[in-house]
Amino acid sequence: MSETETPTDIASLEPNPDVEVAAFTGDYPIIIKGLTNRFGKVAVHENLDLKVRRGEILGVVGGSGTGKSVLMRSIIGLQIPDEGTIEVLGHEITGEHADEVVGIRNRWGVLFQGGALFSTLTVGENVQVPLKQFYPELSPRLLDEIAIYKTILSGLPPEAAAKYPSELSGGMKKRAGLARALALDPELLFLDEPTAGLDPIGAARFDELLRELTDTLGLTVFLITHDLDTLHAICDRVAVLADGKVIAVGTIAELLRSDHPWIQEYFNGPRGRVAQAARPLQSAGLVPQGNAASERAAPAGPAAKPLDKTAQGEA
Ligand SMILES: Nc1ncnc2c1ncn2[C@@H]1O[C@H](COP(=O)(O)OP(=O)(O)OP(=O)(O)O)[C@@H](O)[C@H]1O
Repeated sequence: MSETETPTDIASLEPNPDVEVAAFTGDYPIIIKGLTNRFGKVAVHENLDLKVRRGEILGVVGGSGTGKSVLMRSIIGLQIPDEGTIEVLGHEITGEHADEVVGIRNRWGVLFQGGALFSTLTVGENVQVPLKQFYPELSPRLLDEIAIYKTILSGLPPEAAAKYPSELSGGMKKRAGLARALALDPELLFLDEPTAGLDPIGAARFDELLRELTDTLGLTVFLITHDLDTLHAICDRVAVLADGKVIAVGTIAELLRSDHPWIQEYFNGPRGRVAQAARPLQSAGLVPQGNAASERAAPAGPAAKPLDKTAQGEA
């Protein structure tokens, strides 16, 4: 398939002939084709396609149990799919080439739901775990310096590196988990509900940090979230999981043009409307800016490009 997109239109959406749509010409560090995952007789994913653009924050949404976490686990090699292919950073990591994942594991970082910090290690020691695993030759002094640097990068004070997870607030734990995910200077960052359980101010600050890190470090981010504010504030595009597939992917403006009932209920329901209404605050600089990359690539609003549906072109 050509790396230049030829989006597949949702049948119900009429493209605006007056708008010239700029095709995405970058590359895709994650390409999933025909993914099927079954647990017993139950198929969580069935013939799922998805392509993630380099440099974007892709929000991944869907009802509970639609397989968002299983999808993430499949991409990072923790879940062996029943069918389909997953290419990460140009490496096929599924099927007979499963060994490939070993060679690229140091090119991504993961923040699991809940942070998953080792409770018996300090924040700094947690950050050092992947460093020691992949670079055993690093001296203790250098390990300490890198751990403190990553701690600061994640918005924590340097002294937090000496603290144990039990001494941290929920928001600080998330940042500590982020520091560990960034330990190896990854190209890809996977986050599973990073703002869950944070108060709105803490969540907005985490969003802001994530957007800033993505732009300054050139990350590509796969972000599972239920947080509508996060989607509006920082996601370039959003992929919607339902019925075992990615049923749509696009900017929120593009998704809003879909007549799919779940998409309408999610983005146009009472909470969705509140999150949309907060957008003028972003323009005023009162809360983090988001969707910058996507707005550059494809203007939002009714004039936006047609929505990709099933990843025939790109999902
Ligand atoms: N190891 C497993 N064994 C059996 N079933 C599993 C396993 N892992 C996940 N599942 C099932 O797969 C489905 C999808 O789970 P997953 O955790 O990916 O959902 P999710 O979309 O992330 O949900 P939530 O938004 O509630 O976190 C669920 O029905 C879950 O019970």
